[in-house]
Amino acid sequence: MSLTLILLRHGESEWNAKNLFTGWVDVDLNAKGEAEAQRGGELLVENDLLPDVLHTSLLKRAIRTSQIALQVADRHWIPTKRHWRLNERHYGALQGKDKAATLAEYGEEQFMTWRRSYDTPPPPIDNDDEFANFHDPRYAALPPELRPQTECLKDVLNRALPYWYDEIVPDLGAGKTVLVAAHGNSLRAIVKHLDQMGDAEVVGLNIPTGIPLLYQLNDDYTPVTPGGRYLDPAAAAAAIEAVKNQGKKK
Ligand SMILES: O=C(O)[C@@H](CO)OP(=O)(O)O
Repeated sequence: MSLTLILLRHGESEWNAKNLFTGWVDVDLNAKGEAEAQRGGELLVENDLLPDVLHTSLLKRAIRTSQIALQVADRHWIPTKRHWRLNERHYGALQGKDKAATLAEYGEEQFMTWRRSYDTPPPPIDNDDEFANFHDPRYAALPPELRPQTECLKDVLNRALPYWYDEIVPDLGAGKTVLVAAHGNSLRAIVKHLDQMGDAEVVGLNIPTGIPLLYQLNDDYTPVTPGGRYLDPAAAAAAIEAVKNQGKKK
């Protein structure tokens, strides 16, 4: 019998719509994002996928997306664990910056290196910057050296993996249907791990907002079907293109 994992990127946020680098900035969903979360919940119901346990980041766009989707599925009551290790990749000094303006200022190569390279982080953010997170009370219990000032995808994978093994794998192993509501880049890290993608291959991986991605896993936690399956493949394909081209729109 296979194990069931559902990955859900939050619906569109106010800053996704404005084309701003977001990272750890706690931006809310916009109306479109709420509708995407609603549709995500409907897709769960249509596919008879009723989560038994929820794991989310500490950011409200993921938390609210999961709440809306689970409400639709009448599973708002399931046990929930939240952790900073599922947060979006910290975007360093790019947080709050316009993607199109950044592309114009630094050029395509640098822009894409910062957005998608596996191991090159953006410049670090100053801890007193208006978009820094160092003094945020939700991270107060974290040792200062664990509070990032920037992260590349490799950093995200390294901080997400302990959570994957310590918290998510035991729930999967217990036969629970597990919903992970998180972010474009923290989910890219988890998918890279699941599908054993190479460092160069993951550069081309984009995750759309609000469309559940289903992985059936073998007993050894490898995917039955590499890449999993989006519950709305046509919408996912279109949305993946849109994510890829962010920055190019004016
Ligand atoms: O701004 C961000 O935090 C992320 C996700 O929205 O953007 P990108 O897709 O450019 O990595």
